[in-house]
Amino acid sequence: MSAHTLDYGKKARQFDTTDFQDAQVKRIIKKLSDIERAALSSQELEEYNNLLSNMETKYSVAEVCRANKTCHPLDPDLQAIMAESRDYDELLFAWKGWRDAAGKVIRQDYKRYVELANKAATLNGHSDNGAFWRSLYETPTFEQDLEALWKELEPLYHNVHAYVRRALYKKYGAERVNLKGPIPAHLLGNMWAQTWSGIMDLVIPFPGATQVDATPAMVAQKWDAHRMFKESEKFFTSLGLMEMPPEFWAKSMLEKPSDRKVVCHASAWDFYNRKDFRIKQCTVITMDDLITVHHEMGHVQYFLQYKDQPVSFRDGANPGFHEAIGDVLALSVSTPKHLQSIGLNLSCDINFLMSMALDKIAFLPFGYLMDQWRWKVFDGRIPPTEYNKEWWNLRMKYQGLCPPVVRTEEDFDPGAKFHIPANVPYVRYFVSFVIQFQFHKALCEAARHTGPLHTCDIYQSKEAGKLLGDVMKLGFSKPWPEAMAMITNQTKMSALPLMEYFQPLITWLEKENAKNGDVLGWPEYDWKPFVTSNAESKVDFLGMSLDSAAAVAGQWI
Ligand SMILES: CC(=O)N[C@@H](CC(=O)O)C(=O)NC[C@H](CC1(C(=O)N[C@@H](Cc2ccc(O)cc2)C(=O)O)CCCC1)C(=O)O
Ligand SMILES: [Zn+2]
Repeated sequence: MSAHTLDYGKKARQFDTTDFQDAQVKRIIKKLSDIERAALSSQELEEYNNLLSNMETKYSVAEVCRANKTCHPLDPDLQAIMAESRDYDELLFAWKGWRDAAGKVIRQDYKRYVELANKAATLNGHSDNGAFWRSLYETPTFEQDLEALWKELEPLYHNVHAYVRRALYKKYGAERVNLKGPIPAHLLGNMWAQTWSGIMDLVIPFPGATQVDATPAMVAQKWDAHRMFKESEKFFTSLGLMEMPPEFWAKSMLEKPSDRKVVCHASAWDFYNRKDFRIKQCTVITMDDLITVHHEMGHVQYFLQYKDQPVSFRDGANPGFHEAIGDVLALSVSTPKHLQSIGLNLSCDINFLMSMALDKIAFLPFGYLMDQWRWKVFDGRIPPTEYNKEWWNLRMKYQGLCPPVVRTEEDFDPGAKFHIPANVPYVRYFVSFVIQFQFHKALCEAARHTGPLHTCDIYQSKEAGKLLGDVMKLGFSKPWPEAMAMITNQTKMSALPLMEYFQPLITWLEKENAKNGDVLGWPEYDWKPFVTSNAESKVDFLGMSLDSAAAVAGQWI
């Protein structure tokens, strides 16, 4: 919140929106009147800002060290271990080490942050900070709508969960994976088990088919970060959308610098001067990061499209819209047909849909539970004494995961996920993962696509681009149901397009899971994986140089 906007905010608070007739003026007054943290006293505001910067700094400098003193940051080291290692104890080393280094250390800061965030929210007329966050959707039935969407999508998730659990059972054995229980949270190919494409090689339905991941082809063809961003820009302009301004290329940071520490978590920035827009990303040459490039470029395209709106309207129709734009284009880019057209060949249908499901379906329960936990923390249903217990209750209830080692209230596992210390709301991603398929279906119809939805590539469709561009130009100037209707001809969030997209895979999974006699869900919810007592020291041993390790091993054997 800039000082300039704050002045307007304070002025706006003097008015009551009923003082004005014009709907747009009312909307601007209402948006400006919530001055968020600026409502705190200067002393409490300083404390709040210090808490936020302390938590973000602790997160960004955290690293995990081995017995032989080599230390690993999250990006790219620990992320690579979580995606590539197939060693149960090495994965545990990274998983537990990260939670000790990044989560545990911010527990006290977080407790105080909650108190001040709630105080700011109440000073702005909300019952608590969670109520303020939900108010951005301007939807009285928001929580019920989300629960209804989850109930429709839960069966898809249970089918993917059961199939993946069987693959992990084959890999890690019955001591570590119970076919009727929750899955240990460190085996899913990602530090938070939020997307599972890291373990595609363990679950691929038809291993014989060609490549499922375009990464090797990108590396073989010597793609670099700039090429990845240029490819993305080409997709946007092929739809008749806007190219990046020179300032973007001059001022963005597209690769991790070698000379200084930066917050590597990718982000897109609007400087609200109609000229300066940037992305900061520690890009690596992988298919995963090509998707992230499109995600960030989607934010910048939205900034560009609404740059002529008044400042109060330079925002997404709702936060989920802003998250969906880039992913909608990535749904087209990811298709085997499109990747072949840019020289990166890809595989058959079920393999392709499986790789998409490992990102899109696996993510849904995580995207939903993150703010369920925070809403309950903000409204007091989860007291500080139960932060971690309730976190794992939600991780079990929605994701069917369990911690690989005992967790206590000495730990603070939610703090090990960027958005928690960074004070960034998360349900926007759950909304995005639902509505991006609604947008995809509508844009594919505009592009006159025929055939299954998952094979649609809207590349070069000016009609599709116009639909999307006209909605982005609105920014936050109209309530999001109106924006939704402009694209999809109806005003609600719906799970149906997502379910239509994945239908061929779900049919295949239901047959496969039935053939394996697999249980859907995790009825043996209190099962625990076997923990080797010396897991930590054994894994440290993994980090030592071989000769000293041999000496240590000699003592054990
Ligand atoms: C100034 C500012 O903050 N700008 C905002 C944008 C804005 O509000 O204008 C911004 O840049 N936010 C950063 C954030 C980064 C990412 C993220 O955090 N993703 C989630 C969830 C997810 C997971 C898989 C997926 O495919 C898509 C999303 C996670 O990684 O958990 C990491 C890479 C992808 C998106 C983002 O771009 O949303
Ligand atoms: Zn985003």
